[in-house]
Amino acid sequence: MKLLVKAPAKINLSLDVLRKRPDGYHEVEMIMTTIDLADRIELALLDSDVIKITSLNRFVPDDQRNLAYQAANILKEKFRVKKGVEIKIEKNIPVAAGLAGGSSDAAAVLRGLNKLWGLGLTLDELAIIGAEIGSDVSFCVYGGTALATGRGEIIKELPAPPVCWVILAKPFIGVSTADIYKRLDVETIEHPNTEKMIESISSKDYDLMCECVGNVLENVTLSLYPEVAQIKEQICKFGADTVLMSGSGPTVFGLIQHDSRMNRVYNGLRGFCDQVFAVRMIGQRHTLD
Ligand SMILES: C[C@](O)(CO)[C@H](O)COP(=O)(O)OP(=O)(O)OC[C@H]1O[C@@H](n2ccc(N)nc2=O)[C@H](O)[C@@H]1O
Ligand SMILES: Nc1ncnc2c1ncn2[C@@H]1O[C@H](COP(=O)(O)OP(=O)(O)OP(=O)(O)O)[C@@H](O)[C@H]1O
Repeated sequence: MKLLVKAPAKINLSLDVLRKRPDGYHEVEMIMTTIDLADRIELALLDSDVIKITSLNRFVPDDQRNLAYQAANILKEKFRVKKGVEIKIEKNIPVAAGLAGGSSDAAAVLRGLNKLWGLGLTLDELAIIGAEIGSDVSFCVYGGTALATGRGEIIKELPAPPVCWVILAKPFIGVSTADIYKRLDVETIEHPNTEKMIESISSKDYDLMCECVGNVLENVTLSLYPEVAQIKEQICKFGADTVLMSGSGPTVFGLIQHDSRMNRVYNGLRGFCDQVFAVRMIGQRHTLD
């Protein structure tokens, strides 16, 4: 038996850090939303009791380091599943990009195996299990748009943001999330206005949403990688309404409302950066069908 599951990427429309916690993580306040750039995960039941990962992308680990493997393993151990599974990952989301590609693959495996192995868990139960794999996994279990607090695992659903284009550009570098958080000086942060961002989303006020975007990790990554600042500048120059780095980077996204301007920014960036995507935000949460 086989099942195909989509694993969409996320962007952080806003990312604030409130304090460093005694456990080494940071207390965050983030507005996250899924976009229609997605990995495709094929799950196939195996007779033998193993978890097998395959992917054509050479940057994706094919063993227990893969978050999709960890998702299958955690369900197997918790619910004493004796069957095996082959997980084929068609990687469309750039790796180590600040787009939660690995976390979304893990979340897709949780949703898919819940169905394939007949576990009968709710999205809330899968999100709690997801938090054991990584801070972004709980959000990716639900998808849609949400306020994420705690270390990122406490999720409150928000309405879909106003409709617009999201242009993503990823420079040819990978960034370590742990390294960026470690270098952040929490005392000198200029905090984004999360409340106002929520208000802009709820009232579908596109201009206000553009004003409210902010990411406190951006300056840390920009100071380490000048190419990220250059791409930000280019996206602004080509005419995006607002530009921000996603997560710990290095991917930068621009928001654009009008189709003609989207084409101009997209074509301009293509000549400048090898990984460029023009996508929409996905308003809806995932459902368990
Ligand atoms: C940057 C974001 O992607 C924004 O959505 C997330 O905050 C990071 O989520 P993630 O990659 O799933 O993070 P994890 O795999 O849980 O943690 C990786 C490392 O990032 C740091 N980390 C992560 C989340 C958090 N709230 N505080 C942290 O300090 C920790 O050093 C941790 O060891
Ligand atoms: N399924 C997976 N897909 C991609 N990378 C994975 C996967 N599983 C584990 N990894 C490892 O995780 C690292 C980070 O990759 P990922 O694409 O998830 O980063 P990211 O988008 O920056 O994540 P986040 O935004 O949650 O911080 C990679 O370098 C890779 O070694």
